[in-house]
Amino acid sequence: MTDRPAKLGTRRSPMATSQSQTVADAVTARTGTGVELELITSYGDVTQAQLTQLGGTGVFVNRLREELLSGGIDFAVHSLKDLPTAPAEGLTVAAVVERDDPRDALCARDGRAFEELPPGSVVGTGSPRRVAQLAALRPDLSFVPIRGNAGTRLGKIAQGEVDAVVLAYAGLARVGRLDDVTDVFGPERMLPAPGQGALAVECLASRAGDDLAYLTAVDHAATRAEVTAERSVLAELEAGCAAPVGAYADVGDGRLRLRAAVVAPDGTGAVRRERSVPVGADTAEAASSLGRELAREMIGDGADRIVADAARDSTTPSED
Ligand SMILES: NCc1[nH]cc(CCC(=O)O)c1CC(=O)O
Repeated sequence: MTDRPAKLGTRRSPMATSQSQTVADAVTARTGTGVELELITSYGDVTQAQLTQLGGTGVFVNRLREELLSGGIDFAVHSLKDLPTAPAEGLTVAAVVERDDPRDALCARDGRAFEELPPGSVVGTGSPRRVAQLAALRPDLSFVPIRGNAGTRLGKIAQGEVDAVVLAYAGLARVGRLDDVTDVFGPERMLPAPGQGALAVECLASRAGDDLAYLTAVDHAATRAEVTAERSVLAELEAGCAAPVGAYADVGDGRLRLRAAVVAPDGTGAVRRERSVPVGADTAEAASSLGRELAREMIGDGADRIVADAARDSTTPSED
């Protein structure tokens, strides 16, 4: 057992450093282990190129993973929704931290709620999932892709570039911008991205059962089951993190309930499903099976064609 503080790798953005510090404090409070943040600059953080040219949100994750594999850091904190569903060789998610509010939030000019946006309002988001579901609710709205951290995106409202932006409630909370929220979308209006609001603590698989076993102290079983079910939908659909796929699972009354939707980018077509299973000893397996079986049902109703069409037609930069 070393006495040096553990090195927690984090991207430099205000949201990433805030959420990483929260995890660092929880690890210290629960295990007594000192933790220091190591700021890692990812290619996605420094370039203005659109994400599609960069290869999607993997650019935010990959630099941290390189540091884990090289031994530069002991563990990393990622927004779980940015993690590819495919496992990373040599790495493991040692903990899924208790989930923050997973909903999407609207930040609009003049304090307006979504239904109060004037006809033809311009909404800033680069997420096909958000565009598809909001276009289904309000076909009159225009959507424009925007990049940058929450502060940059919110600034585009005051600059008159957009009338509103859509961001994750959890991200806004972590950077202290909840006062900008003018509406919040419950699952009946918009399903969040799989894993949205949850944080993943990743480390070398070889160390997770050894000197980093203490990371399990910040693992939250219910959140892990929820995001496992949600991400299994994405995996079975063979859809990337930026596909027009929403999924939300919640544990309650002894059951794991999963809702999922695949919505055409223009909001004109959708496949939606819901199913729940009892939560028992084999929760991880039950959660994964739940997601995969629901996705297979959706594929039978054409969900894979919507995903494939969206991937083929995606000309705008896409990140969720
Ligand atoms: N790809 C950007 C990203 N990755 C995770 C979050 C939100 C915070 C979270 O889900 O943990 C965001 C910003 C957003 O969607 O508004």
